Amino acid sequence: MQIMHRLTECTAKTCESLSHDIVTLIHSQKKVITSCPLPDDNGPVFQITLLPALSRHPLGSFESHRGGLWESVRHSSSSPKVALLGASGGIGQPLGLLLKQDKLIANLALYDVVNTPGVAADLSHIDTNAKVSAYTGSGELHAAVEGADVVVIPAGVPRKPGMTRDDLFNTNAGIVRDLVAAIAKASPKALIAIITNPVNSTVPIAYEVLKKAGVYDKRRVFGVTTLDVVRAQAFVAELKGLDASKTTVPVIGGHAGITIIPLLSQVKPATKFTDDEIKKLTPRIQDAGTEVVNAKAGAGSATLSMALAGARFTNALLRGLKGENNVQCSYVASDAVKGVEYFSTPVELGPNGVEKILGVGKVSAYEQQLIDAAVSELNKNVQKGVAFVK
Ligand SMILES: NC(=O)c1ccc[n+]([C@@H]2O[C@H](COP(=O)([O-])OP(=O)(O)OC[C@H]3O[C@@H](n4cnc5c(N)ncnc54)[C@H](O)[C@@H]3O)[C@@H](O)[C@H]2O)c1
Ligand SMILES: O=C(O)C[C@H](O)C(=O)O
Repeated sequence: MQIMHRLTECTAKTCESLSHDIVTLIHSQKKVITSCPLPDDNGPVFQITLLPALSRHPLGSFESHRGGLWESVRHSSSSPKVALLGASGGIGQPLGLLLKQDKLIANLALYDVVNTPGVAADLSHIDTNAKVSAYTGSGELHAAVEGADVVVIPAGVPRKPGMTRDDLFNTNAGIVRDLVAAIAKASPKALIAIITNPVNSTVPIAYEVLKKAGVYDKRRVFGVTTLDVVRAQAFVAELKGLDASKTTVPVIGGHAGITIIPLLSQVKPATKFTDDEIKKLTPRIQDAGTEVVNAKAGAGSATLSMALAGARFTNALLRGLKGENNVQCSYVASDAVKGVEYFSTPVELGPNGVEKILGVGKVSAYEQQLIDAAVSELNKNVQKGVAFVK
């Protein structure tokens, strides 16, 4: 049986990835199907060849329900699935709460090694449309991430006072490696947003795991640095008496100490800072995580502001998948700065994840010094992550 379906609302690029999603999903249901995009003058057309095994399946009736086909077999943009790994934790719980309220999410899969059923039962009583499901322990990890459009990872231990983020490496590197290995098998096309510290190293770890599994796509892995942006915007708005919700501050580099580089020269609305203000505000933004760790005095690190930042970034990824391209700062594989392979800059998000790396833009001499100082530190963090997987 052959079916031709025209998707006039999609770009050819989107449709290429849709076709892959269809193949993956049908295979996961143990049915046999092949699909290939067939370019055509009036828009992309897919030819889907159903082998006999599938013609007995309820989907076999889709010749007369072609619109329904896309609804029933594809997650992206029609019924997006987000998997949250580390869902019972300090970040995981409030992040789950915010994701449950995101209208773009149809399925919210909560995974952790403990306590997921309780968190899921609680969230499932909220009268929003996202369907919540719970998965506990490594035996249920595959099912949790299978078919996910976006996987968000806050699994792992947080800092205590006196620790650096790099001190978390020994515990968290293995957690991220194992979670990403499962994603590589169950949902290789998912966008992966990594919150787990040390982000400067866990992102390269994720890339290396995907490479090893043969499903590497540098557009699909993100270090979540949104909290640095959120903080910078809060602090600048407070200092200058601006409306925080309308203030934008790019923060580039990485997510630890001197690698966090707020670009105060690029604040919008355009804002002037004295040298003294810049020299106080920059380290305040760089050390804001430590400020929270110290204030929590052993009870962990930022969770509530991070949940907000994580939800904002997840929503941006989902909008991108729908074709609503938008710009966010994120730590990704990047050639934006010479001499280092991973760097956070504003990136354009779209149907494939990173559509375009927008680079650092015009920076001040002071900011250039910060960039130069960050490169060698970042390289150490990246090498440590790469060596861990190799
Ligand atoms: N990127 C950022 O801006 C940012 C901000 C804040 C915190 N963080 C980091 O996020 C991580 C989580 O912080 P938290 O405060 O939520 O910690 P937490 O200890 O409160 O929660 C972590 C959760 O991860 C779970 N977990 C542990 N191993 C797991 C595994 N193998 N699979 C699935 N889940 C697992 C734990 O059971 C726990 O529920 C830390 O590494 C922290 O440093 C990053
Ligand atoms: O500071 C931490 O350890 C957590 C996080 O990276 C943060 O910036 O708040």
